[in-house]
Amino acid sequence: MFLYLAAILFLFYIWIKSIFTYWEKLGFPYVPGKFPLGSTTNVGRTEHMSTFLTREYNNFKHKTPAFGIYHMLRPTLVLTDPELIKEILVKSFDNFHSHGIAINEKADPLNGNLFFKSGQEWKDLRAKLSPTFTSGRMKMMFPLVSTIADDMIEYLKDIVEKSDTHEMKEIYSSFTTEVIASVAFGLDTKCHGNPNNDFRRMARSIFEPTAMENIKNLIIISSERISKLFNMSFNRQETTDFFLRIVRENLEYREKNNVKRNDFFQLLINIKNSEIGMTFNEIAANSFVFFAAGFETSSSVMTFSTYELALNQDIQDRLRSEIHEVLEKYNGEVSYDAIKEMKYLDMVFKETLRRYPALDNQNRKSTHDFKIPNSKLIIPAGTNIIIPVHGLHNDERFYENPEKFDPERFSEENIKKRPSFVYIPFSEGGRMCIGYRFGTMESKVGLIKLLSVFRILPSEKTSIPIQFSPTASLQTPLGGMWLKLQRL
Ligand code: HEM
Repeated sequence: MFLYLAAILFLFYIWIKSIFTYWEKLGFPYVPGKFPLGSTTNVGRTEHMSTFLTREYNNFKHKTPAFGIYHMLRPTLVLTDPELIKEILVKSFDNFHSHGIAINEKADPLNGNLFFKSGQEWKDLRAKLSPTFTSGRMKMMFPLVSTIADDMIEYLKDIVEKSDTHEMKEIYSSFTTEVIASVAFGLDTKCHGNPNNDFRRMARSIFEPTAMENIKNLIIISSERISKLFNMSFNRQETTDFFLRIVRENLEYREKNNVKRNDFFQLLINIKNSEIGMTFNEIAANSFVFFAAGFETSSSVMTFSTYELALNQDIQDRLRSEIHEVLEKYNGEVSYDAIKEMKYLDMVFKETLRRYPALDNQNRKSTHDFKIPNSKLIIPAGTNIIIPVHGLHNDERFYENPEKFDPERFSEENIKKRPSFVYIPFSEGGRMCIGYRFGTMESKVGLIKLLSVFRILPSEKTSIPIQFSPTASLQTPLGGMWLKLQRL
């Protein structure tokens, strides 16, 4: 018995040793790691993943185009060189097209979505869905978004009467949840002042995992084998059941009553009824991914932009003047074309995504071995890769005084002065965000309507500088975003 135990322990030791010597053997500089949390010991406990990655990116960026970390038990390569990032996102896209997330559609049909798929299945799905996101389609959906933004303003007018300071992240998340629930599921949800609304609860279950769920998610990311063996999925069963039910009911309702609407859901039904075809599970999985990928990213831009506008009143004044000037030309009406004319708004939007990229890191996985140009380093097939976008966007090599919020960085002239691939908030190449037009449109509509009615100010509860919640999936201000609103 003792011998068996000793043999098991010995094999376990050999296995662990082989994992944590991986980068040394390949000759990459690396952040050492230990069982069981690897190099990411404090991630999800005392620091957010982006804090860890940005610190290590800064430690390594002058020394190497890429360095290794141990993301729990998974050796992962982190890139520091924009030329290599370009190579991986665009030039050698075929080799690096996968996000490298093990998906298990049996455990959860919602996993069969565009973000998780890879290979030919991803290519086919992307081709089916791309026509859904053209500027023509955005224009078509604009009135839905605009009406929901008006509802947010009416709600704010009401609550500002009682108190001028509010946790704005919940308000923006309610707005973007209502928008996505409307366009991706055709549902009219009332989230403002109703944080326990089903959609808000489901949204939180995706982006605010419990400590145990964080561990489960790290295991899914770290080990394809373990996650398949135990049939693990990111979503709670309740979340999966909710979305499958909503899609089924909605599909039946529209088909039975011949109801048509200008939204993403209708476009998916049109694909289903065309020669191209789309299964029920595909409709459900992709409505779900539009929801999951769409609401928190857009509300993040609104959260961080209004934080910076509160701290930088001169920028807020200039932006408000531009909004007034352009809207005067359009008889006061916020329209798709009016927004296109707001150049300063675009600069503020871009600077927000530089300073606080909604997806602070992007993931890829290699299919074949790849030699890093001008070096002896080889990325083996099957390597998981992270592009540390927050580190890259806040790198003083490309952005002088990176902590300063300065929309001028995005004047046409200043953009031209920077190297390419140092600004990638929506990624680049074949896997670039399919919903970037929609995310941009809804965040801008929300901001325009807000700034037309309120001045935004910091409050006693605003935490300066921002600290990120260690447990949230995306960069989220710890304790929320408390700002003061003053009627103009
Ligand atoms: C400001 C808002 C948004 C930001 C900053 C953003 C950012 C991103 C980024 C960086 C990626 C690429 C991730 C990677 O390759 O690792 C991505 C992918 C994706 N985004 Fe967005 N996104 C936003 C809004 C939206 C919206 C509104 C939708 C849908 C309605 C959406 C749907 C998707 C989907 C489906 C993918 C996966 C595409 C694929 O793998 O082919 N996003 N997004």
